[in-house]
Amino acid sequence: MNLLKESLSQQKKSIALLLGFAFLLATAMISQGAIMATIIDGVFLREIAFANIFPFLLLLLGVILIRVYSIYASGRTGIKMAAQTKQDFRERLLQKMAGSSLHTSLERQSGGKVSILMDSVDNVDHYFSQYIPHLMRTTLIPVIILIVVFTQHINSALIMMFTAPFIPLFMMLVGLQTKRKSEEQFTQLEAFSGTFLDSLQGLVTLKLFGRSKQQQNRIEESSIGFKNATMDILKVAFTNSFMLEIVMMLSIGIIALEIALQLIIYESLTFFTAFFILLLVPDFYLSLRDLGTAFHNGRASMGAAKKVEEELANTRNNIQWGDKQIPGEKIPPQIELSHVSFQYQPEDFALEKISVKISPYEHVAIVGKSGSGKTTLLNVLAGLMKPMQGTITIDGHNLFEYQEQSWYKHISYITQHPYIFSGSIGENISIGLTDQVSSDEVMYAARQAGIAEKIKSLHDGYETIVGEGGRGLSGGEKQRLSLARAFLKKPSIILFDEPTVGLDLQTEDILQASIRELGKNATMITVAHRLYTIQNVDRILLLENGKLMATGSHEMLMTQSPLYADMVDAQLRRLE
Ligand SMILES: Nc1ncnc2c1ncn2[C@@H]1O[C@H](COP(=O)(O)OP(=O)(O)OP(=O)(O)O)[C@@H](O)[C@H]1O
Repeated sequence: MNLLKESLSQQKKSIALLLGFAFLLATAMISQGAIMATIIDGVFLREIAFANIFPFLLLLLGVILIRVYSIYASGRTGIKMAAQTKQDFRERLLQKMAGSSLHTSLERQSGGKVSILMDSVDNVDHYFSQYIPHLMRTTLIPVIILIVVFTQHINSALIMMFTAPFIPLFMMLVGLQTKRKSEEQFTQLEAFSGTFLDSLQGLVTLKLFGRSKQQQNRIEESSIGFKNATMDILKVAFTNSFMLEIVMMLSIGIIALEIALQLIIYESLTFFTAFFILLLVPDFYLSLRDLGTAFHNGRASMGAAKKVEEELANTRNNIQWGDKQIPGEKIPPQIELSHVSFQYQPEDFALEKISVKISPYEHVAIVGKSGSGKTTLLNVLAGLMKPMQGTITIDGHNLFEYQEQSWYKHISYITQHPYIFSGSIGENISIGLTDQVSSDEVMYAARQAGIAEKIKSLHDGYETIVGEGGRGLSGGEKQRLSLARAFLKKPSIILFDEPTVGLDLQTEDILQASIRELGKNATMITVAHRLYTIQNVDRILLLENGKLMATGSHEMLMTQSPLYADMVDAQLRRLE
């Protein structure tokens, strides 16, 4: 079932309400026509006194109010349905994105994904706020009006029956094009947003390489593509409205002519009947024409919904977590990797059959040349990417049998480029903690991470706004902020991806001292680039081309692994 139909089937109560309001509207329309015809007939032909007409005027006012209310209530119900659906789509998209494996979530441009989450979902609105309420009205109002006209004058009803199908016919012919064109439009918008955000993020690099002009041209081409797609849709929309308007005017004209002939020449109609029919006919065609316009918008929404559907359907590499809890929140569990293999793409780099046991409180370093798979292994260990083969067990159970939250409560992962959210420094340190933390605890964590002095020197201290749109932080400061998060969280497992970029010796000393402190009560797994920082770890895992070449202590590897000894020698020579 497609997404829109699925949402409709979940909102049966609202559909019933829409049908109810449509019925009320039809009744109000017919009553309004009958009362107006009675008043005009009474005043001009029968010359009834105003006092006798007055109750009809009051009745007319009441019916008009009911008519207005049913249109308002039907619109409101549609808007509520749209809001509910958009919320549901966004929740599902976010859940899907959060459940994706890290490498899958890095695929495609961020701008394109934002465009699906924002623009495509927003464009689903018209389907529920306009198309469905109009569809409900059109299923009732023209039918009821036609029945009433049949009871008054068969010829007029037959003309209405004959001309009415032209409106849905045009609607369908044009609507089929609209859906395809709207899908095209959203693809163009996705590409445009992607290129735009990509260029914005890489503005400095583009400037440094003198590529600003070329990128400007790319954005221009992309924006022209989007503009053309939008213009195509507008052309279809205008043609649609024009054709519907012509069919409607012609039909009303034919009926008016036929009624005039019957009334004046053949005198086979009373004034009341003729006027009553003339009042009902525009409502009949207007409701069909409105459905035509709403149908056009509805088809555009279907194009947008298809984009959302495609995004949701792409569940490749999604990670399914279980519902087990890891017992003992602050006690490190036993970690075991058994024949773990992972590959980003077929025929590409592969982590191959890694088997290793990591005991509680053990300090392990992963080393290897650049591109040997250290960060990949750490990401797989963190549960951010699911192994293609083999298992990771935590205290004897498969990692993915546990609840996601239960696992992430245990770990802190200090990546090479920690993400600093837009917000205050204090908020950034306490991020991810469900319990309230005091400012003293935040400050203590900052002191332990060696960043307290720096924060104090800032104008607004812990209230300083950092991250996107805020004050910038250096690479070392970001890592220390990330360490402060870990000190506050007190995890039982610490994953640390040492920075590859050279930090000054003082910053590096602060980081190392903090990491050592943090690791006193936890299992620690470090991706190490500076081999002199890991000589005291319990075990070193040496990776080469995604394979585990050797494991052991520093001394052991120095004697048993020529590859490791060469790497250490090369670094020592460089230091000297
Ligand atoms: N998202 C990705 N998609 C495809 N391939 C990737 C992706 N991320 C990394 N790789 C590839 O996987 C291989 C291992 O990368 P990884 O980052 O694990 O190496 P590393 O040992 O940590 O390197 P470094 O020491 O330079 O940080 C590399 O060849 C890299 O190009």
